[in-house]
Amino acid sequence: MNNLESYPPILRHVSHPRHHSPDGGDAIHEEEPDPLPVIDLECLTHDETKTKKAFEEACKHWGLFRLVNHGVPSTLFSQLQHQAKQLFSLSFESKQASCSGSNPVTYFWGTPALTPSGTVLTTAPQNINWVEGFNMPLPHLSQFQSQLPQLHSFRDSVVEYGEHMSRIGRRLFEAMAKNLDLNIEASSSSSYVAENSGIMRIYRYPNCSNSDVGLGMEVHTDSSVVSILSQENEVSGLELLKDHQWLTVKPISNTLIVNLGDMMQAISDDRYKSVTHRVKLNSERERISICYFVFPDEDLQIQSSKYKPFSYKQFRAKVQQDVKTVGYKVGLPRFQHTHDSLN
Ligand SMILES: O=C(O)CCC(=O)C(=O)O
Ligand SMILES: [Fe+2]
Repeated sequence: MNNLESYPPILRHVSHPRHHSPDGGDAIHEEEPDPLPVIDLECLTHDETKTKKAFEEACKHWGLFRLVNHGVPSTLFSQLQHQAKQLFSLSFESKQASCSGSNPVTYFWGTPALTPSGTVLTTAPQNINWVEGFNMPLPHLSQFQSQLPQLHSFRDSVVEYGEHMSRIGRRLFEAMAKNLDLNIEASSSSSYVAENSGIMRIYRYPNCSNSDVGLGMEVHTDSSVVSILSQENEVSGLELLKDHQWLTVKPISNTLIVNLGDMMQAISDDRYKSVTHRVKLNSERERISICYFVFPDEDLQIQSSKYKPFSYKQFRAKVQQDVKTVGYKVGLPRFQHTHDSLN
């Protein structure tokens, strides 16, 4: 099958048959210096002073860092990327059919804005995101059966990968809570990084040489506590906003990208930053990324001096309402004390 036919019809305007350029398209050259903070998870776990400091700086001033020494086997990354590629290369119709009905795994395209059950929230056509993806809520994943063998084997790898992700999410949150002196008891720390609400998303972005068509994913902040991303080697696309400038998050094999989300910004009383980011289309190569989102228990009250108390459930409902009515996510400003008029 032609690769173009594997894309949802609406995305076919920009997608082109994959062709390799010798330098990997918009890939960043190895010799270019990488400004992103790098955090070693083992050193962080052992409370090493230098790493603790670097971690605090990264959370405060970047809201995003590269994570190394994270314990995820490199074979698992390549297996996931390979299986994701195979899954996406199936026909649009079979992907759509495999995830219909009451299935916990949903297939979406054109927008990453979904309801909790995975239904696409309608957005104005000008807001199209040039992306297709699968939404996989981890707690229900092991019971998920699919007629598509590609989806089935991918599911098994995602379950294994998900265990690493929740371990990493927990460790990162513990380190942040410690740095922030949050005084969260061990028993309630699990409600800030609730395993039963972890979501995995895999995305495919078509390649497009015309930068006027728009973005793979619009400018946004994540609603999560933290998000942990693995991106395909050599194919760049993700950018973060730092000091009013867009910086490319260079893909480096076997490293993870962690970004802080809105929940963490609120929990930290705005001391930490939910980073603004976007995804640009690569001019030469389609791009696959795998993202794990850590959320709090949906009813946990987030208390802070900067915002009215709210639960993640209330936050999510507000975001969904805004996407439907205003056309975009307003996010944390909705809950600021000073923004009563917005509510
Ligand atoms: O695909 C990526 O690199 C980033 C995806 C993202 O920002 C998101 O899912 O919130
Ligand atoms: Fe994001």
